[in-house]
Amino acid sequence: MMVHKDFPSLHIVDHPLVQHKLTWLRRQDTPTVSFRALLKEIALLMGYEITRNVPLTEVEIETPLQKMRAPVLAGRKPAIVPILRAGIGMVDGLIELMPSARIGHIGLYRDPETKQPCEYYVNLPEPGGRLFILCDPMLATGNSAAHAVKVLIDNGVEEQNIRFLALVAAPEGVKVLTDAYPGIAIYTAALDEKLNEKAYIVPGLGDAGDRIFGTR
Ligand SMILES: O=P(O)(O)OC[C@H]1O[C@H](OP(=O)(O)OP(=O)(O)O)[C@H](O)[C@@H]1O
Ligand SMILES: O=c1cc[nH]c(=O)[nH]1
Ligand SMILES: [Mg+2]
Repeated sequence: MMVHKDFPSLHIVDHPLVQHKLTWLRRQDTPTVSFRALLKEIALLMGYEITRNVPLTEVEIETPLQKMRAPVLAGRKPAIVPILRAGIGMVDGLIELMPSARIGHIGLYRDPETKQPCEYYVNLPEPGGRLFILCDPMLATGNSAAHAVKVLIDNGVEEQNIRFLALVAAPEGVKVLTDAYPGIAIYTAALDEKLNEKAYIVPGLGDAGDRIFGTR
C-alpha cells in the first residue's frame, strides 16, 4: 500500500492480487457472475489493508498452559456503510473479515444531468466512537462520497473515525473529497486518468451498479 504524493490522505492498495483482480473487473467481457465474485474478493483484500492500524487492547486469557495477556480489537464493533447501490457489492467481502460489524446504508443516485447526488435512504448504527468504513467502488466527481461523509457527520460520526473505501477513483473526485474532508483516509485500488464528458471514470470499468446487478 502506498500514499499518493499529491494527495496525502489517498492510499493506493497496490497489492498484486488486488491489481490482477481489478484488471478482470475492468474488462468489458467479464460477466456479472465473475464481476460480483471479484469485487467481493477485492473488498476483502482491501479491508485487510484498511484495518491494518486499528487499535488493539489486551485482555487476560488462559491458554491450556498458562494465563497471558493477549491482544484483541479495542473499542466498539466497526460499521460498514455501503453507498447504494454499487457499494453493496463490497459488503460481503468486508463482512467476511469482520463478521460482527454493524451495517448502515446510505442510498444515493447521481442525477444524470446535474451529476449531483440524490439521497433516498439513510439508516445507520449508533456512532459512539466506532470506526465507519464507507464503501463505494466508484469515486468519480466525488459528490456522492462527500455527501455520504456529510450524512455520517450529521449523524454524529467523528470525522477521524471515517475511512472511505473505493475501487477506482478519478483525480477530480479525490480532490473534491479531500478538499472537503482532509482528515478522512481514502483507499482505492487505482487512481485513473480523468472523467469523461458524462462524468464517467476513464479508463474505469463502466457503471459499477449496472455491472454488479445486471441492469442497464
Ligand atoms: O463520484 P460521483 O460522481 O458522485 O459518482 C459516483 C457514484 O455514481 C455511482 O452511483 P450511481 O449514481 O450510478 O448509482 P447506483 O450505485 O445506484 O448505480 C457510484 O456507485 C457512486 O455512488
Ligand atoms: O465511471 C463511473 C462513474 C460513476 N459511476 C460509475 O458507476 N462509474
Ligand atoms: Mg450506477
